[in-house]
Amino acid sequence: MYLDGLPLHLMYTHADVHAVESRKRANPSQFSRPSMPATAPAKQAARNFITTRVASFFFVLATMHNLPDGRKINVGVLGATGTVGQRFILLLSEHPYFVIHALGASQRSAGKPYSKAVTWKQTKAIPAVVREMAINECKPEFFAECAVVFSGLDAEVAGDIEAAFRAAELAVFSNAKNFRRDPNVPLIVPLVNTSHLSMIPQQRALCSPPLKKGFIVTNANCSTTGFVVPLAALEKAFGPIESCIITTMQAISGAGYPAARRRRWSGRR
Ligand SMILES: NC(=O)C1=CN([C@@H]2O[C@H](COP(=O)(O)OP(=O)(O)OC[C@H]3O[C@@H](n4cnc5c(N)ncnc54)[C@H](OP(=O)(O)O)[C@@H]3O)[C@@H](O)[C@H]2O)C=CC1
Ligand SMILES: N[C@@H](CC(=O)OP(=O)(O)O)C(=O)O
Repeated sequence: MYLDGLPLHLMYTHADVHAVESRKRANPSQFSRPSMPATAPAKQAARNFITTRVASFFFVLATMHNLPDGRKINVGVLGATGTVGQRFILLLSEHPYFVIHALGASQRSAGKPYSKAVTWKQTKAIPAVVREMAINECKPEFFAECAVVFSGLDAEVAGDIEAAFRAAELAVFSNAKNFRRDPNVPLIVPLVNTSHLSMIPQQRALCSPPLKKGFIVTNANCSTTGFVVPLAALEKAFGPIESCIITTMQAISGAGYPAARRRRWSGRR
């Protein structure tokens, strides 16, 4: 997939994906579509796919092949203090192609060093690269030197902010729901529909004024991603799935992380 002359690759952070791909290359017959009833190796292959976990909320853009040695891509994180933003920071800080260049959050956090503004919830420590980095307001001018911006913004504000970043010719990869139903915005499930990235030129052309570089790509809801990846693998191996019953229990209380924290503090589980 090429965009602006650069090869785009979706990178998955979980090594299992690569392990499955290696097994597939080493023994393609095990992964070919079986005649029914399925053979034992084919069933095992499907099980392998199911157990393949993907870092479901994280998809990244890399320009791997054209990078001269040592050059890295500047990226920004919007909603950097939030739960999703923290995961972006952990993953990006360890990524070979990216360097975290700018952080954005609300006015409440802007101006503070990251470590002072964030309520860090991860088991790993705050990466050194962001610890003292000052947080900006989520305005495009503070991210002008970023080639890509990853958004973990609260959905209450993500729509307007991400649109403003796109209008400022920035590439936005969003975890928020706001643009998922926009017919011109790719809604990507890793391993399943990366071909939908080809609609980006159309998205740019339809913006007013038309854009040269800016675009938005979204990912699906985390539970959707988690079950679409194995379902797509099963379809590929065995043919169309007629029906599927799925129950997700998201945000059962609706009270979010603060409620979980209160329960921990009060000793209740
Ligand atoms: N696709 C998926 O799989 C998933 C998607 N999500 C989505 O990701 C988003 C983030 O979720 P989560 O990390 O749990 O949320 P949090 O509440 O933990 O974080 C929200 C972030 O948005 C920032 N923010 C809030 N208001 C503003 C504002 N007015 N201007 C600029 N920044 C603001 C906060 O900054 P501050 O700290 O300064 O207030 C914080 O950094 C949500 O849209 C959620 O629905 C979540 C999980 C999975
Ligand atoms: N509700 C999801 C997180 C989320 O906010 O999803 P969405 O981006 O679709 O609102 C969860 O339970 O983790």
